[in-house]
Amino acid sequence: MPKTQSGKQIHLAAHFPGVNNTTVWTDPESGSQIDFESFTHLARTAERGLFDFFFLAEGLRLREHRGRIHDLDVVGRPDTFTVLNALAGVTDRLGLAGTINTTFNEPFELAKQFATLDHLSGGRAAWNAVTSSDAFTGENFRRGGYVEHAQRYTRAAEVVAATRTLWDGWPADALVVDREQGVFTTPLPEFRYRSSQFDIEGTFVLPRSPQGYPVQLQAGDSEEGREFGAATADAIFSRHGELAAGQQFYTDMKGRLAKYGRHRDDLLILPAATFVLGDNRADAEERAQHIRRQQVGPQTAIAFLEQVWGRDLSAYDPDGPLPDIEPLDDVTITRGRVRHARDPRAVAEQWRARAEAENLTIRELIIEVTARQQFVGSPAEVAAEIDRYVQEDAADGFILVPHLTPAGLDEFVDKVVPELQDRGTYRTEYTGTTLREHLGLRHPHRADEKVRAS
Ligand SMILES: Cc1cc2nc3c(=O)[nH]c(=O)nc-3n(C[C@H](O)[C@H](O)[C@H](O)COP(=O)(O)O)c2cc1C
Repeated sequence: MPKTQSGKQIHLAAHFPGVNNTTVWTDPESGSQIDFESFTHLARTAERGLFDFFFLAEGLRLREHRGRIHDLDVVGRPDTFTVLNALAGVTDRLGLAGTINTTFNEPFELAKQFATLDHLSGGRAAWNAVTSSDAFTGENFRRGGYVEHAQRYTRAAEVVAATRTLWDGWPADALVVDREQGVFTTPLPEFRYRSSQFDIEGTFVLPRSPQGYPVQLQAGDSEEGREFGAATADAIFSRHGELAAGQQFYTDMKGRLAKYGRHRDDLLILPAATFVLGDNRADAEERAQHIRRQQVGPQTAIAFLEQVWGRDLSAYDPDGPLPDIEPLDDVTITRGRVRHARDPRAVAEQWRARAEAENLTIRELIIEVTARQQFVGSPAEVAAEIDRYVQEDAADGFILVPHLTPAGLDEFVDKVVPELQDRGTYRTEYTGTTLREHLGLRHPHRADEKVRAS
C-alpha cells in the first residue's frame, strides 16, 4: 500500500540511449536505434512508469576519431521532430522533449515545429535549447565556427524571445470557426521581433498551442549557459549527478532565479543518471562491473587514452601498462561532442600514478576514470538513493540514461517505480494531461492570457 504523499515529489524522464560509450550497442540484447519500434518501446515503457517525459539528445555532426567516423559510436539517428510527432500518436500522457540547436536554426521554423508538436501531442512538447559546443559541428552549417561562445548565448536568448513572440502571435480566442457567418478567425495581429540578430515580422501560422510555450529545457553549463537557463528555462538537464556536486549546482541555479523575478519552483533541476539493478547489492555490483567492461572495450580504452595523449596509441596493449611517452597538444585527434583535457600532461601524470599505485592496466584505468554508474543496488536500494538525492536537494528528479536500446528501462519501471510509489514520493497516476502539469509548472499565460511567467 503506497504511503500518503510526503516530501518532494520525484520527477523522472527517459533518455533514449545515445552516442557515447554509456550505450552498449554490442550487447546481444541491444536493438536498432533507427526502427520506430525501438522509440515506441522506450516511450511506452516510460509512460507505463508514469515518467514526465521522453528525451532525445541531438548530435549534428558525427564524431571523428583519428580522421574517420568513430567506429565505436552508434550513428544514424532519425530526425528529432519526426520521431517525437510519431511518438505523440502512440502515447497519451508522456512529455516529448527534443534537443534542438539555437545557433543553426531560425526562430520562425522552430516556433512552427514546436507549436506543431505541442498541438499534435495535446500539450506534451518540450525543447532542450542548446547552442553547440564546437566549430567542427558548425562546419556542417558554415555558421557555428564563426560564432563566438558568448554570441551563441546572445543568439539563444534572442531565439527563445522571438519564438515566444511568435507563439503569442494569435490571441487566445482567435479561432472563431463560425460556419454561418463565414468567419474563421478574428483579425490576426502582425508580429514584429527586433533584436541584435533578428528583424522579423509577419503573421504566425498556427494558433496558440495547449501549453502556450513548450516546456523549456537548458543544458549548457558555462556561466552564460547558467544565466540563460535561469532567465528562460523550466528545467535544467545537468551533468551534476553526484550528491555534493548536485547540491552545489542546485543551490547555484535556484539562487540565480530571483533577479529574473522568478520563484524557486519555476525551475527544476534534472541531472542525467545511470543505474544498475540486481537482486541484492552484490549482484548489482557484479552486473555493474560487467557493464563497465562492455562500455570500455579494448578499442574504447585506447580511444580514450588517445583523446588525452593527442596521438596514435594503437600499438599499445589495452591490457598492458600506460604509455610512458608524453602527450601532444593535438585536440583534433577526436572531433565532435567530446571533452578534451585542459592540461593533458597533468592528466597523463595523474593517470600513470593511479595505474601504478593500484596496479591497473590501460583498460582497467579507463574503466575507473570514466565510470558513470550512479545508482547501483537492489530496486529498494536504488529507490531509496534516488529519493534521498531529491529530498536532500541535489535534484528534483533525474533523466535516466539506460545502457541498452530499447529495453534498458523495463526493469527500472517494473521494479523501482513501485518502490518509489511505496515511499510516497512518486505519482501513482498522471493527474494532468500536459507536460507542464506533470512538472508542476505554471502555464506561461495567466488568466488574462497576456502575462508571461518568465
Ligand atoms: C547534460 C548535457 C547534455 C547536453 N546535450 C546536448 C545535446 O544533446 N546536443 C547538443 O548539441 N549539445 C548538448 N549539450 C551541450 C550544451 O547544451 C551547450 O550547447 C554546450 O555545452 C555549450 O555551452 P556551455 O559552454 O554553456 O556548456 C549538452 C550539455 C550538457 C551539460
